[in-house]
Amino acid sequence: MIEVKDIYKSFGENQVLKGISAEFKPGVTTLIIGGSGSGKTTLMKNMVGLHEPDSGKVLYDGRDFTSMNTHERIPIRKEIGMLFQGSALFDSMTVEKNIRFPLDMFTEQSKAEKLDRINFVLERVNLAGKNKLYPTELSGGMKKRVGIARAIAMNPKYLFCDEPNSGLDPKSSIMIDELIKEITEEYNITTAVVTHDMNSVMGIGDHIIFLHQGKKWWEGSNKEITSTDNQELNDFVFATKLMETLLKK
Ligand SMILES: Nc1ncnc2c1ncn2[C@@H]1O[C@H](COP(=O)(O)OP(=O)(O)OP(=O)(O)O)[C@@H](O)[C@H]1O
Repeated sequence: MIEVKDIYKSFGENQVLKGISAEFKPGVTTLIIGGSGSGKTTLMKNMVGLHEPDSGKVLYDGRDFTSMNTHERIPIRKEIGMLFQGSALFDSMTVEKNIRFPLDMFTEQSKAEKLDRINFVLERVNLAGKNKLYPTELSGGMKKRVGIARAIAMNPKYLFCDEPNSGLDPKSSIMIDELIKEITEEYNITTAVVTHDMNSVMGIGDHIIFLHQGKKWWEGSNKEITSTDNQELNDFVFATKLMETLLKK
């Protein structure tokens, strides 16, 4: 479990996170939603150490990550998989080399062991045999799947995904969502997903955290989200759906 405890974060005068507390449980995909600029990505960056909170703590299964120095954080970092916006694959490397990258960085595995792991994760994301292709030869959805394969290559306990559906058509989006949810449940991963996408919310939102004005404004499941009387959340859900409908026309 990841526990976020009373996190505050400002950039100059701009107070972005104003006392956020939340729990992220193993085997559950927790979605972080909210309007543009509400602090979703900032929260995630504070959780993984890409930003340091001004105050508050992040605990990984009871281990106080925030108080650790860079060296002390290494064991936890090895347990974290990340899927960034736009997949962030290295274009000059084949699919296989992209996935091997964290294994080279963080493990002492033999070449054969690494190849076994690469083939295993490629198969898991339905890309068996695509080892020698370059990212430029893949569709957007395939790139995301390679990104997921790389994120799970290290067998992570914690998985962070920032807008995993950005730039994908609806069908590919659903595939990526389902893959993230399946992997989370299969390997009991503690997964946090930042998303704008109401389809994702309805599809995989077992647990949803809604940020508004720097605070955790609402928390619940996708079943509860449709019947909430929280005005700001209703505005967000309605605006997103309306936008989608308008964009499709
Ligand atoms: N490194 C930074 N330096 C200064 N300001 C920042 C930095 N990162 C984020 N901000 C500010 O913090 C606020 C929240 O940004 P953040 O990216 O967390 O929002 P978000 O909810 O993820 O938005 P979006 O949905 O548009 O991606 C914004 O006002 C942004 O300008």
